[in-house]
Amino acid sequence: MEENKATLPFVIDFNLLSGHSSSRTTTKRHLSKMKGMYADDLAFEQKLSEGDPLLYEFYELVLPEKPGELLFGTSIVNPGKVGNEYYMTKGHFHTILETAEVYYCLSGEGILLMENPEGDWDTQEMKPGSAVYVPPRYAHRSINTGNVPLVMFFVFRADAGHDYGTIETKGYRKLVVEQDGQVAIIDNPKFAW
Ligand SMILES: O=P(O)(O)OC[C@H]1O[C@H](O)[C@H](O)[C@@H](O)[C@@H]1O
Ligand SMILES: [Fe+2]
Repeated sequence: MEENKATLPFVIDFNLLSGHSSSRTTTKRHLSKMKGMYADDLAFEQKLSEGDPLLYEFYELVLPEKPGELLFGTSIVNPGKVGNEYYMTKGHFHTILETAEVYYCLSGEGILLMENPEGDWDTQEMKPGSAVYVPPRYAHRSINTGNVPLVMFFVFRADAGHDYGTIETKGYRKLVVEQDGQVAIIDNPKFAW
């Protein structure tokens, strides 16, 4: 897209249940793209040796990444676990740290895990109809705790950018796992303080 060309109005469809759009293709993240992100490395390698399942996919619209524009789309996290840890997105800080984001759950169930560099963290439950506000400074990760795909619509400032490095090297302070058949939030033994 040319720098100084005004963005024109447009419409795009997203299916309420599947999250898919008939006119675009998704970016896909398979298990092999998540090396080191799950706490249980053995379970990770075991699962990978059996195949390379699709953990999640999302629509990224091509829009000018500049102030005033918004980026939006859907993300679809499949159900499943690596060891006892639920399938999840990598998660990221925004490169412009002071940039918020809104997630609206269309279908499925899950948790939005958030934490800021100061060490404050939070989890919010996602179920159809939940709109979660991710405040500025908070890294965010979507986790599917159910048996069907977790589908969410998101929107954020187009110039925010994605900072994956911090999460890839330090991890999150908390993990969302299944414990005795229940969803539990526990300390991440791998977190690099
Ligand atoms: O970027 P990831 O953490 O892998 O998650 C995938 C995608 O999920 C979200 O819904 C975000 O809002 C997107 O900006 C993001 O790229
Ligand atoms: Fe984001």
